[in-house]
Amino acid sequence: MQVLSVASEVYPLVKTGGLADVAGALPLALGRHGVSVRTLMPGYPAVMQAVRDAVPVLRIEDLLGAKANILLAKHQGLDLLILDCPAFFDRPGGPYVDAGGQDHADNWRRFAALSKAGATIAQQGIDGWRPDLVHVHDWQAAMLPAYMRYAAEPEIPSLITIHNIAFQGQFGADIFPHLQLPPHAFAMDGVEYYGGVGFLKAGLQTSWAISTVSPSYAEEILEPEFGMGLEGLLNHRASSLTGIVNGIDTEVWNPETDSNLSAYYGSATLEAREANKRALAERFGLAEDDGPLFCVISRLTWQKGMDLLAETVDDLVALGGRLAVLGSGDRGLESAFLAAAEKHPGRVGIVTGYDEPLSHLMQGGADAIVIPSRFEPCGLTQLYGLRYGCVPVVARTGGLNDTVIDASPAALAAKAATGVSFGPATPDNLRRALRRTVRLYQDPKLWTAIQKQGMKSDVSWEMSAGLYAALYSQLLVKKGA
Ligand SMILES: Nc1ncnc2c1ncn2[C@@H]1O[C@H](COP(=O)(O)OP(=O)(O)O[C@H]2O[C@H](CO)[C@@H](O)[C@H](O)[C@H]2O)[C@@H](O)[C@H]1O
Repeated sequence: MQVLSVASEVYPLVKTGGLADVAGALPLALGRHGVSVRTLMPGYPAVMQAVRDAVPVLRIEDLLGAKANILLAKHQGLDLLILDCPAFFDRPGGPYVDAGGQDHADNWRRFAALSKAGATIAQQGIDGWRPDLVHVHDWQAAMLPAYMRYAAEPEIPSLITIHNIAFQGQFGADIFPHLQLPPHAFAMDGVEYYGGVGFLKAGLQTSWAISTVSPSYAEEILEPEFGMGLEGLLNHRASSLTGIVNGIDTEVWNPETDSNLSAYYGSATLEAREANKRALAERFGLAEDDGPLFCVISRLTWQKGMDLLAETVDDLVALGGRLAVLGSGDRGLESAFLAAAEKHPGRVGIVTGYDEPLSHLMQGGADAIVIPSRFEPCGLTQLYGLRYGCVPVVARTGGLNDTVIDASPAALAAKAATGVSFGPATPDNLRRALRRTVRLYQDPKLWTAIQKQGMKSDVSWEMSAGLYAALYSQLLVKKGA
């Protein structure tokens, strides 16, 4: 089976969050299930740098007003199709924001272009290669199924995966005439949404199937509290909606071989984590002691419940804990953690910004990772935590609920516990969870058992890639029917 995957970020080429991890790792895992994937992504400067030997295979004269080439490249096991379109992608800043951190004003055009190029490849093939099915990720690729629906050629089966419904790609009606879609596409069963153009809405409306990144989140988004306005449409399409939990790349994330660590270790050599813990404490300016070291690796946002953590820092310190925060995002939250670090010298440290190697060291050295999310489609940092013996302390929501087994008396007795969970996400519940975690930590035998049980969890892509392959097969059957 041949699949075209389309995403706006793909690890290791460009990453701002978990979408990149998934878009980079899933194709490799699918390969082991007999699915061959080519991934279409934008040719940002970092991507063009990394794939210098890429070969042009298709020229597009007018892609929403710009000239573009599709390049074929291989990178670290990934088969890539790069949308080389300098007018849209050759510019400073990140994939979505300019150097000053503001959204690019033409993001609608940039990602409609990605979707339109994808639809062309899906329906016409490229360089003798024809996909059987197309799998698009998040709002940036969500217009692809709509472009297929309104094109002259027959459409091929499509799956859209929601990684985060909070980002919907909602724009004014004034962009519609520039999208190169027929007028009747501006309708309730097309791309129109609340009088404007909704990219994610269009994808949810026109794709053959919808998935999200955990079974719990697939249920949650049917409710107004989590559906963020799209719950009506999702309920309407509920029979086409499924949840498949994310895996992780267990080669990139392997404490036995991870070169970002000061010391390698496995579940039989957990004592070697001490060297990583010392390196981590030093990096964050934390005092040495034998209390638990908590970490956070996160976008600093409301979604991630970072305000709840900022509110409970004093309690965490009073419990004898230390806290290392790696993150960036909301300026107010950055300031709150900077203030906490000033108030608790040697107990709280923050590194602002994005630092992939440091995130590995933190998983390899901290005792626990705190994830107090208000909603979490899947979450990856708890999976990295499980793999690294960094015990996840998580809010009971979405994928966090599906991947962490709370250290309840029953789970401890059954030797099944892998972390601590609490809910709903409130400061009081987080406080209680931190207290419970410290108590568990103070019983070394129990703590080690939880770490080891977590390290035994299957967080690989193996099972979930199989579920995606099965879903693809179902869609191909539907096409034949
Ligand atoms: N400052 C920093 N420095 C270095 N690394 C950092 C970092 N901040 C975050 N990261 C890394 O970025 C990734 C974030 O993963 P999350 O699962 O939290 O995804 P995110 O919320 O971005 O995406 C959405 O998509 C993913 C994928 O489906 C879902 O798991 C998730 O629930 C959903 O919100 C992890 O690899 C983490 O280590």
